[in-house]
Amino acid sequence: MDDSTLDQKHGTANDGKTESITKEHTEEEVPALEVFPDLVTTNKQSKEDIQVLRNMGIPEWLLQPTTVEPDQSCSLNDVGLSSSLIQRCQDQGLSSFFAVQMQVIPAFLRRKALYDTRRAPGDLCISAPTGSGKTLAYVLPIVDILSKRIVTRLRALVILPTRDLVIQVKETFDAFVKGTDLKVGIALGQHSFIQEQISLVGKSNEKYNGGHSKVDILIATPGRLMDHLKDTPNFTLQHLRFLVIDEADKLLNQSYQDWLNHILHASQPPTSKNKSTLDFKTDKYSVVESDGVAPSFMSSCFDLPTSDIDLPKAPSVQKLLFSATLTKNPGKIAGLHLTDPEYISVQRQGDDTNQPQYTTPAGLKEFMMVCASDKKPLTVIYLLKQLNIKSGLCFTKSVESTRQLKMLLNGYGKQTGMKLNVVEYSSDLKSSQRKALLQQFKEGEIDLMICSDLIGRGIDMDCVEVVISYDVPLFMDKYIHRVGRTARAGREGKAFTLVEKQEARHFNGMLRSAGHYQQVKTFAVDKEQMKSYEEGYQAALAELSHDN
Ligand SMILES: Nc1ncnc2c1ncn2[C@@H]1O[C@H](COP(=O)(O)OP(=O)(O)OP(=O)(O)O)[C@@H](O)[C@H]1O
Repeated sequence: MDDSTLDQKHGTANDGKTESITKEHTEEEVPALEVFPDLVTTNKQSKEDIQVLRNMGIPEWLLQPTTVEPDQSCSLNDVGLSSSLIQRCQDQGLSSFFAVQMQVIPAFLRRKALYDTRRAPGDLCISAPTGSGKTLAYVLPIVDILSKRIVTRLRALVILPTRDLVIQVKETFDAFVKGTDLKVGIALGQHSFIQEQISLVGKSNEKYNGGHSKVDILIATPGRLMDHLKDTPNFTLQHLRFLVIDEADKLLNQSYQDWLNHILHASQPPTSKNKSTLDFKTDKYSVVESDGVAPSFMSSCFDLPTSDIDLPKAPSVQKLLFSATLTKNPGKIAGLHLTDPEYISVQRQGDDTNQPQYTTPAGLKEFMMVCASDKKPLTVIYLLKQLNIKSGLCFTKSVESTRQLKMLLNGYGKQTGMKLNVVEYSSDLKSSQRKALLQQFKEGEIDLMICSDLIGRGIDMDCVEVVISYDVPLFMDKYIHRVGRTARAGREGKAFTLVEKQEARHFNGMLRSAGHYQQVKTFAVDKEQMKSYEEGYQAALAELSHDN
């Protein structure tokens, strides 16, 4: 992509908003926002802001994060991982750890919780920019700690909001468990329920108090996990040591079947004693065999002489929350029942009062383009041609909007002889089709993938050079996650938001309230160039209306 075109012709990289926009929206005109920017913040705030947040009931530990600068890094040897895992990291091409990993991995290992069930491990909430490496910040310590286990039990559970993310995180775990005995499973409804049950607990009809597990680490969507908790015999969370909630703010907004309470409940010993009628199993010499009941569940399963056995008192599950836009909603945080939590935030430091609330990747350049509704497809054509986009993601608000744009762009390609591979990525596609599309996109075969917010979060593709928000995102967290599909892992990238005139006020107000207004430059269009694409566009439009 030709950067010089962007910077010279449009002169937008460093010179602030263009006149037409700033003039339109003075401070007085900024409308009230529909978002709660105070509750979804990642950066340092003024003393007054902090007092307001405190008054709103936000806990002190959330107001006082351990902060780390995004551009910090450290050597692979500096975080306390075992030498075999460091070797694995090197084999995977890592040469250093990013800021979030540098801070989180030692904190995680310090709270090593595999065998110490008498001390509350302490929970961690982590906020770090998109593409900053949050996944490895939990994958590596979990693999390191669990690789010392002897018996397979379900000890780590990772919850993610979409199937695509479950598959992506599974691939990351698979790459790092190589060389260990650890087994990684998924529950996402990709296969039949019975197949999934067999893969998680096997086929045994016998009921064990301690349950049974064929996997050490399970990555799941909340819905499918609930199904297993309800209907899979021997599926238990009693051995759980790590509960990771990735994309935490998104998940905590989903109350599907009250999934969070069910998980928390299933991982804690019941308070009312529900003694088992099962006897202990004995071997052929009549020696008692344990069926693997977790220590903290012992007294709720069996009548034990408690004076002889020192049972653990502290909760043993360590909760780990990750997001680029971590919620500070006191109600949501309270619902997690966190123990001795620590908040780690990767954020840029600076003058308190003028600090943006969101830290975006350093290599990301953000632009907005004001255009009329009927000129939006033409504007996308303009960007494709002017910037020679070879690997772009374009977010729309609806399936209809996606279809229409795809047909128009393909029609334009046909009319003008421009080679253009535009595809649609939506939840209507089968999972195998979506996987194939993502693969093609990663291999550089697709110029523009038009999609819904299904892949607006978490999806990691290093090839994305440009993100276009065809329809304006209404909420700041959605904006941050969309633009964060590019400029990942220290790369460069550009994000364009197409804004209709009547939407500009809301969009600017949203950016301003989030302290992000200065980062988004106005991208002025070269009108002559735009005109030159008009003929082909009109022909594509005519053909489309003729076909319909
Ligand atoms: N230490 C490292 N060295 C090089 N690349 C890394 C390192 N850590 C992570 N990466 C790469 O950075 C990319 C982004 O990582 P990841 O997907 O974990 O980001 P994230 O912080 O979870 O982003 P999002 O908030 O968008 O989900 C991945 O391709 C990952 O392989």
